[in-house]
Amino acid sequence: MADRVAADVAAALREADVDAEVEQLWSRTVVRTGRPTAAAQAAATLPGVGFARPAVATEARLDAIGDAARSLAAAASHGSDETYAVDSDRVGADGDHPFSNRDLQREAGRVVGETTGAAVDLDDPDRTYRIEVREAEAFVSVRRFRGPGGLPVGSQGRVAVLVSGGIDSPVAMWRLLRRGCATVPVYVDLGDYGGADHRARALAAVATLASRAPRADLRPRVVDGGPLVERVVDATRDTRMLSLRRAMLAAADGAADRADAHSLATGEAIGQKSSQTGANLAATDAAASRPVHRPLLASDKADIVAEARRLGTYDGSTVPVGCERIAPSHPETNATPAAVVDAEPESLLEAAREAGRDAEIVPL
Ligand SMILES: Nc1ncnc2c1ncn2[C@@H]1O[C@H](COP(=O)(O)OP(=O)(O)OP(=O)(O)O)[C@@H](O)[C@H]1O
Repeated sequence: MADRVAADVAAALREADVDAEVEQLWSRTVVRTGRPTAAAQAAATLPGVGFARPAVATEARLDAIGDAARSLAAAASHGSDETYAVDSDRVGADGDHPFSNRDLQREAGRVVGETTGAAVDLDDPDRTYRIEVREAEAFVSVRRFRGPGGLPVGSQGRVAVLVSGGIDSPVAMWRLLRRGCATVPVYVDLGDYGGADHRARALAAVATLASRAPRADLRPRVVDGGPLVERVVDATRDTRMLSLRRAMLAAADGAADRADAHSLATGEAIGQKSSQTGANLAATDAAASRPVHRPLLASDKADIVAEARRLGTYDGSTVPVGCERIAPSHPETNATPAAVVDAEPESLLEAAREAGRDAEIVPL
């Protein structure tokens, strides 16, 4: 895991044009660079990174650490009523350091107080100076960029994710990336029922997320779904949306065969739409040979929208796409798999799987 994080950080820094050397030091990924803030900001976008701190590196001596704390405090431009605390951690063999954690905190605390005139507050400080001593070297920092946490991308295999031009599925894709899944985005082009804007939005959302997984192949797979939709619309009525969803899952299954993905995923949430009742979700799953994950299953729409905004995949405009024109006036909400299959055109799923295997791989 640590090696994957270090390699992802190195790749993200290359993409951000930040010159840097990346190494693994104890449990930390250490980046040596002349642009520590830019490096920390880039690293803090990546799954597997809990936080990133721009730090001053110095020798593990009390006076040198005090000097580093002084230069940081002088540059930190504290307000006069701001409070601070010092927190520290030491790793080394017995006798490596002729000072204790308490000595570190006392010395750095004194220096910061002298430099800024700010008061100490150990319970709820406005700023926390952090000192980490690792054998012969020490790192002193005061800023901390929060990362997404989770696991490095690729550590949990590949999942084919059905991504539309809507709000939900990019968030579902992100949640899987954050838990270490290299996602294979699958967009189903609905032909005459689809729209160029819808497709462009899906591809743009994937591109936004791809910057957070610089070593994974996140190129979208675009499935030619027009002929499938037409067959479904001709043959079905109440169960139409369910057959359409089954065809999409089968197409994702085909794309997953090609991309060697172990599972599928969608952006569905229970009860959000008529096609997403508990019974309907159960009825559609049978179309896939792989497990279907729904990372948003128990999320409220408002929370999903807030997450999409944070990720930069939210687009407030609604793109008129096929689903509204495809949907029947009385959609089924309590489907049984048998009733759906009965109404479905023959060999729909086989055709969808084939279309998924033949999906066009679009560059980002
Ligand atoms: N054209 C498409 N291509 C790929 N996947 C799709 C497409 N349309 C829908 N999906 C998948 O089916 C799920 C349900 O779609 P639907 O449009 O019913 O719901 P939604 O909650 O509005 O989702 P979204 O906001 O992701 O479009 C989506 O989250 C997505 O995973």
